Amino acid sequence: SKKERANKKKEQRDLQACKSIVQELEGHEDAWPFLLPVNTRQFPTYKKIIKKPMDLSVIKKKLEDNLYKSREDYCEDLRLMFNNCETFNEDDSPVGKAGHNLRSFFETKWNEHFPPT
Ligand SMILES: Cn1cc(C(=O)NCCN)ccc1=O
Repeated sequence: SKKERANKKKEQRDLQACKSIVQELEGHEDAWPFLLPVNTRQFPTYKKIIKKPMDLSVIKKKLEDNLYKSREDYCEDLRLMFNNCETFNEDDSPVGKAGHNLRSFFETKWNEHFPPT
């Protein structure tokens, strides 16, 4: 139907916006702690403390494999990644500071692409 075609277009626009946001995050100077999964041999307690690890490479792969049902589903994974960072790192540590900075950058981009009504 016309409504179904319109909705499919919206989904395509949303997916494209989510892909470009991830690209912008990856290029940010404070993205270095989030580009790949946390190394659990370097940080042996990580697996016990963080029940659901998440990073930009996983988010990018899920986008490419069409595993997000909606933009909200995608946003949830980004917020999980930043919340994991706050759980495991002191605010004034290098990783903790990078997490706060990148979260702020993400939320700004999110609102640019999807202005709250
Ligand atoms: C997200 N996160 C990243 C690191 C890290 O050191 N990543 C840099 C790899 N070169 C440590 C703890 C943590 O929560």
